[in-house]
Amino acid sequence: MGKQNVIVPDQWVDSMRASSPTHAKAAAVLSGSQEASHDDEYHKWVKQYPSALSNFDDIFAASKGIQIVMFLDYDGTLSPIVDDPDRAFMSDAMREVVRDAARHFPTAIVSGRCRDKVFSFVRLRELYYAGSHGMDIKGPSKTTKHTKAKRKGVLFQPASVFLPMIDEVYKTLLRKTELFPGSSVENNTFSLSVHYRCVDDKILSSLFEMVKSVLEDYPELRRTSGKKVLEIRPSINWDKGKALEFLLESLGFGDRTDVFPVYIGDDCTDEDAFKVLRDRGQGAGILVSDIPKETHASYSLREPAEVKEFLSRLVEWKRLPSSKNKYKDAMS
Ligand SMILES: O=P(O)(O)OC[C@H]1O[C@H](O[C@H]2O[C@H](CO)[C@@H](O)[C@H](O)[C@H]2O)[C@H](O)[C@@H](O)[C@@H]1O
Repeated sequence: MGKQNVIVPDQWVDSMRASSPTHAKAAAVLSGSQEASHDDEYHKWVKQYPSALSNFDDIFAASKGIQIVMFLDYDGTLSPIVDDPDRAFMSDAMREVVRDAARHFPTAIVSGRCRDKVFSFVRLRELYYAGSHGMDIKGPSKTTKHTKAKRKGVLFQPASVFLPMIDEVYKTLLRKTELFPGSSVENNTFSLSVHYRCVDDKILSSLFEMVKSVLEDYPELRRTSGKKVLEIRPSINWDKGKALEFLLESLGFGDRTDVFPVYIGDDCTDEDAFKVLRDRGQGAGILVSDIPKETHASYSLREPAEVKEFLSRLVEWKRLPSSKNKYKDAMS
């Protein structure tokens, strides 16, 4: 705790614009040749981060004899990105396939959202939930073959001491964002999101400048960025990667080599989890993106519809009788 924020507004604007898929796409459709060059770039990129669907067998060939554990981000992964954060619903078909996956593998949702909010979208009691970028972790409220009674309830809240501060900053930002049409502040309990998807480009710099000046009074908080959102959170050494490690530990797989964690996410904050998997040399990180991006993930999927297809293929593959599945015998 206590690292000073060093934030330069111009850099904010650049990084915010870079993290905006709509800007990237809009630029790419300006002309036919630009569109073609966007496709070329994507094809080059996807060779480096191959499709998790086209490489499905290869991914799971590497998981011989070990337990798969699923980690799923929410926005942009299970639900498409929409203008109104309160209406980022997942489809019933997606819910069904996540439910099926959780029957076979321990499954966790790891989100920047407040835990209750993401639960209200997903509505599956058999899952683990790590809300507020992993700072609020709770076990399943429904027992499955993967859960043990003692793992129910809240498991970990490393940022509780920051609650009054986060609430104070929320109230300040709520008041100050009124001057910026299209902006909104979302209270994610242990973190805040300042949304600017619907803010006119002309006033973006002043919005970022306003947030920066509010944060100057709170050196204990830091800013990260997502898709057209500024995220404000405690400067503690905790993120989605740490949450992934914590959950593996809780499930009894902390030091084990016979586990294959699969993490699927679309945003900058998911990179911490991809990096953990790379550093452990375990499992597969899958980035959801239809534009080239630097990432610690190993594979890619273009959009939530492909995530659904991937999950449903995983469930089907798990259900296949061993005789029809060349890798199945070796799997848990
Ligand atoms: O970790 P995640 O589950 O991906 O949450 C990250 C942020 O997601 C939400 O914002 C994003 O999705 C919205 C709905 O599609 C969209 O309007 C917004 O522009 C995106 O940034 C959520 O509202 C944030 O609080 C999360 O931090």
